[in-house]
Amino acid sequence: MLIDGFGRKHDYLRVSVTERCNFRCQYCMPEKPFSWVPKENLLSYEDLFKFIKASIDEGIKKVRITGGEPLLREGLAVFLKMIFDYKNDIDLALTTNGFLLPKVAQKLKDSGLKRINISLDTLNSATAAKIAQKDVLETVLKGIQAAADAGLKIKINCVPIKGINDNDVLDVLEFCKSKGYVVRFIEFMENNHAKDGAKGLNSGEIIEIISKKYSNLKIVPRDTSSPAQYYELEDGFQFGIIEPHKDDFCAQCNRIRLTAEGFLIPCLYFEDAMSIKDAVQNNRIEEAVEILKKVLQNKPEKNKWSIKDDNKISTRAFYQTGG
Ligand SMILES: Nc1nc2c(ncn2[C@@H]2O[C@H](COP(=O)(O)OP(=O)(O)OP(=O)(O)O)[C@@H](O)[C@H]2O)c(=O)[nH]1
Ligand SMILES: C[S@@+](CC[C@H](N)C(=O)[O-])C[C@H]1O[C@@H](n2cnc3c(N)ncnc32)[C@H](O)[C@@H]1O
Ligand code: SF4
Ligand code: SF4
Repeated sequence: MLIDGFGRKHDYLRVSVTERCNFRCQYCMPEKPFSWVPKENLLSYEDLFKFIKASIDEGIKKVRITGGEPLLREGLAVFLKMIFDYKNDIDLALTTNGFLLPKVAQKLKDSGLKRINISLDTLNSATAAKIAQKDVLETVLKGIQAAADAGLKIKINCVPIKGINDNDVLDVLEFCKSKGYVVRFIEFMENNHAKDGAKGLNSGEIIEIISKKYSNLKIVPRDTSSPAQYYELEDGFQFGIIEPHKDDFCAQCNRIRLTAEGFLIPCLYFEDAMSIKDAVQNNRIEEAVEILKKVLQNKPEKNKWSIKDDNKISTRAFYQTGG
């Protein structure tokens, strides 16, 4: 079993397979890069798989593939199949912007993918184009439908940003309600890669918007394995809010992150990281597991998003860490 220095059990591994992306979301990577990590510096699927296997043996029960945009990396379906074939009862999930899903949703499902979380910040094309800096909405909606048609369990992620898509919260909720998708609104997590001056709605503001139409929201008892607090409408539909600015948000953290370059990252807020690249590339898997345990031993207790100090902003990039 994987336990960190604060006694938190870790059974959830998030693997970023690429930092590259076909969107430039304002809250994530608004500026055109600069330069990508050269492909030859990335861990191969075979090397990522060696580590995933070892971490499953150590107690990981859920593996989520993310990025950047994970569907940009060739051969992803084969990689998923490798994981599925190793342990078919693993909770195998993917987080994507949905743009490439129309062509590959069925193939992903056939490869063992069980669940898919798709980002959808608005149902207005112009707003979507403003956020992603590309005309994306129509294709993303087709992608969501393709995932549903393939029989994947769908969750929608929406990051409401003030002055951009704060008026879209209800639309996104209604869309998900009509389709039967789970939806979570995520508080924008300030970091110095996001657009200067971007401000997210906090959970109170999100609830205020939803309450204008749906009163008597019921708080659903917290599932400690999920980062979201769920609320229930009178008709039974539930939506979640991920509120990392709350002081106790990290108390149940169960996740560890692996980047495409082979860095293990204990927390989404901090720069701390240790590389397993050399160990896995040279088949020293026990050493990679030792590194994993060391990273967990030194994992911080909580993030600093709850501390309101604009001078102290996280430097960790979501697109590299995988969110
Ligand atoms: N601060 C923080 N944010 C998180 C954490 N886990 C998820 N989030 C936020 O929620 C976003 C969406 O997460 P997903 O990739 O959909 O994964 P998930 O929330 O674990 O999904 P489920 O397995 O369906 O519960 C992430 O990109 C982050 O913005 C976490 O451990 N810490
Ligand atoms: C980094 S993306 C990677 C996967 C995929 N490209 C996508 O957008 O779903 C994972 C999640 O992080 C969220 N995200 C990115 N930057 C964020 C930020 N600054 N604050 C909160 N959530 C953020 C996105 O909305 C997305 O749901
Ligand atoms: S949130 Fe996802 S889709 Fe948007 S820029 Fe970041 S990695 Fe790309
Ligand atoms: S902010 Fe860090 S410690 Fe808190 S839940 Fe997220 S990854 Fe875990």
